[in-house]
Amino acid sequence: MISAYTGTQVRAAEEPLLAAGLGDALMQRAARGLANAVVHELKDSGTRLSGARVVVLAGKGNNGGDGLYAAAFLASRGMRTTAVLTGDAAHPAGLAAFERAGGRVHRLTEAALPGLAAEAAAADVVIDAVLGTGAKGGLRGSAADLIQAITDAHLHGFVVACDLPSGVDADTGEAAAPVLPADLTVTFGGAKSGLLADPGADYAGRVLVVPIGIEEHLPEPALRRLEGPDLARLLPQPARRAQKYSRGVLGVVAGSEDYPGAAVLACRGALAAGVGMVRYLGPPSVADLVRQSCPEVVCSTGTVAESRVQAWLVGSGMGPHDHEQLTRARDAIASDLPVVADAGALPALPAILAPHVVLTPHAGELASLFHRLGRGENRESVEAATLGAVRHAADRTGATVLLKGATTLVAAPWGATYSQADGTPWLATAGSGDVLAGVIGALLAQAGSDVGRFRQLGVEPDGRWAAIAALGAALHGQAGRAASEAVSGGPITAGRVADALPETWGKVSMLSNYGAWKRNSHSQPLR
Ligand SMILES: NC(=O)C1=CN([C@@H]2O[C@H](COP(=O)(O)OP(=O)(O)OC[C@H]3O[C@@H](n4cnc5c(N)ncnc54)[C@H](O)[C@@H]3O)[C@@H](O)[C@H]2O)[C@@H](O)CC1
Ligand SMILES: [K+]
Repeated sequence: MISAYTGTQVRAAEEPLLAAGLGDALMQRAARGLANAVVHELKDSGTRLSGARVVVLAGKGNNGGDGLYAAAFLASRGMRTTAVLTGDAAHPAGLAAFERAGGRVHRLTEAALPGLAAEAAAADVVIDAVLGTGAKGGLRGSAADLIQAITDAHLHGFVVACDLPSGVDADTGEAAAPVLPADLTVTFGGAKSGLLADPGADYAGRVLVVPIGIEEHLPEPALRRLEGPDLARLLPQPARRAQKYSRGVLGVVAGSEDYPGAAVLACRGALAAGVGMVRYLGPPSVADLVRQSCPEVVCSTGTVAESRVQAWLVGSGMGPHDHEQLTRARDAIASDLPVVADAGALPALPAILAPHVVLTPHAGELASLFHRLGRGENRESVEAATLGAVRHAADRTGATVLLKGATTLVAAPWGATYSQADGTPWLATAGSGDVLAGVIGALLAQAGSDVGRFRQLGVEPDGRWAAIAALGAALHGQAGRAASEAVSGGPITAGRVADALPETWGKVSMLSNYGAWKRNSHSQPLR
């Protein structure tokens, strides 16, 4: 699991070490980690280290100090290093070390700006060390002009952000333009939550965490990302004596005369994600299509109350005039069973929900939800502050909220937040969200009642819904990537994503000894 923290949390974890007089040691560790990362990148790109051109953009705070110390290490390895001091001052010890190592120093002035921007654009590496966790707002004045000029130029080399790209909010990932997009962000002590949420993640590039010795002082993370072994441990596995009902039955209320395909794709996603059985409720014409495409699905035109299931999926491919389907959706949400509420169900929600209701809006749908709650938002404002938006939506509705995007965020009301970025941009295709809803519905049906299992994994009962939704987002993303890789990185359809799910599941579960043990002891005959 990747744990991410706010800037405030990381600074608080540094406090005991600063009080013990270890501030300089922390900075040296951070700078060495940054310099090592630059050396790796240069080697990977086939650039000779000796004579490589490095430009560090150094602000006046400790972030600039990290950058100057790192550039001093690089200068001592024979690189041609230039520091551009963007503020009216610079970290004194860092600057002295840089000068001792033979680095050239320029102060940023209006007159020097075009030349310095050109030098940065021509460099093999640009290190962005203008602002770190101590920043208040974005870049201003000539520092902003310089970053804008470099961003607009055709860069010869690559950009490494020191701790975080300057102008990105360490806590929220909100970006105050201009921000220089980094190829790599080397971040210290722990990932910053703003690097794992859009738009910050857009600017961060790859993220490398350098330990600096504060880790034992870090609190509960502000944001988590599930990785392979976590996913494997969370994946439900059938018991030896399982039967289809005990495996979990998912009720699907989706599709309409206008969008019948959404019902098919939701069912295909669910069937491919290990559920014991899918019951479909909806109009006869849609049910016919579901039967033809997925003969495994049991279809009826009945009511929610008549259907025995362990979880519901409602809303995919439903419009505001599908009254019968909307009645079923409301009944499912009013039941005490876990529900994934997607697309057309979102406008029909009661104001107050519970954590076992998982909402799956994209940014536009979340903006509409906020509108109904009396909060003026639009798609752009949600996209500019995804982490704040998803948390606010969860706290305000009481539901678990999954905000779909290049980075998918999941927030439990007043609880944990997850960030998953497992997919590929090819997943932005019609029907992909229906498959995702099917996957999450299937996981809710299989794992929703297994409170003990989540406790063992350190997840509190009310938080398990968010963990399940994050697991679903990760599986869906990885299946999308696998489907694209199967066509040499080419485009995919939603159906292909569903088709890739079982193998993705199998590969993920192989990552866990727990999974292997379960298979050996329960699913295979003893020899
Ligand atoms: N505290 C520590 O011991 C450590 C800190 N580290 C580094 O220190 C950074 C935090 O350092 P600081 O607290 O000095 O903060 P920053 O380096 O982010 O910069 C704060 C300085 O910039 C000014 N400033 C704030 N917002 C500005 C804006 N929008 N435009 C222009 N100037 C602005 C402030 O007046 C202050 O002087 C971390 O990101 C990390 O890189 C690391 O060296 C590890 C150890
Ligand atoms: K920075």
